Amino acid sequence: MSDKDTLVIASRESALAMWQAEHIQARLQALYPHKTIRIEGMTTRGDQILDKTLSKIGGKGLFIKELEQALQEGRADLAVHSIKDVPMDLPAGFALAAITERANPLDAFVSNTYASLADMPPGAVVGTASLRREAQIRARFPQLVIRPLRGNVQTRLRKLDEGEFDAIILAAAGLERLGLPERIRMLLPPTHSLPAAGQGALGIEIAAHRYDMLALLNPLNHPITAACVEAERALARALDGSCQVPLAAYATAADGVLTLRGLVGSPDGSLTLQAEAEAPLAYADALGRAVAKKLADDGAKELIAALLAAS
Ligand SMILES: NCc1[nH]cc(CCC(=O)O)c1CC(=O)O
Repeated sequence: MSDKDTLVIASRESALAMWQAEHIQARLQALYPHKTIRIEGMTTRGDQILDKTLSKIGGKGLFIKELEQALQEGRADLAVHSIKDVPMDLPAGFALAAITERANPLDAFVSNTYASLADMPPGAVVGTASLRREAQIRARFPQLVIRPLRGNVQTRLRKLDEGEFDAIILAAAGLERLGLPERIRMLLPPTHSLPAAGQGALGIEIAAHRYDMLALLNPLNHPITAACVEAERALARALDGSCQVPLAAYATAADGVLTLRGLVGSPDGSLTLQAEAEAPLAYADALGRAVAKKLADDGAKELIAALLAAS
């Protein structure tokens, strides 16, 4: 049980999750110097099942359930997540209290041999377990071979270094947080690999009844990032964005206006649907639903239904 003078942060135990939890711990400590702030590391079901691709293990919820249990039982006050890994609909009784300022949102090309995807010869092997990345690479570079790659960031880099793959795709934010920016050979522009909803931002989850936490965590919320992520997640939610579907959503903000781009593809790269729209920051949720509607009207609903039926 935590008391008023102590805050407990629930986190997964991977190096990236721990970096993220420590980052939030440091920011909270600076805001509240008199509190004791502690991290409680825990292993999740998702961390244990390493032999299946993400789309086959039932999705994002598996990575946060144990953390939510700790919130519910009062063993922790807040949980820090890569918001990308958080399901679009939280289970009843939980809430997002803050979305932090986004770091690098882009995907990164990582290889010990090649400088870019365009550099790779036919038959060269790219590792990724993300259907979103796979679909976009296949659409542009059908001559490359995509093989599944799972595990935490260090494990994936080790598999690359051991020669299992000629290149892998990782989120730039993860590599930068782990102090490995030199592993990035090329940042993939959004036109080549549109990021996942929320990529590069952290979400702080609480038990919904903890109003005290809302006020305390509010200074960590970055309103512009929060609006971008809200639009991206509204798009993904409207299209039933589970890990079974190659789905990307990326919003940027300038002068109070959000621009949201969405993409749905077939995993084999044969079909890619894209849509884009703009709206004022205050209409993030409606913007997400509007871009989802455009994609749905262009055939995304049928594509997704077919993928879910086949999986
Ligand atoms: N799916 C795993 C995951 N969740 C968050 C990140 C990176 C950090 C982020 O996107 O915020 C990663 C690694 C990756 O996709 O390469």
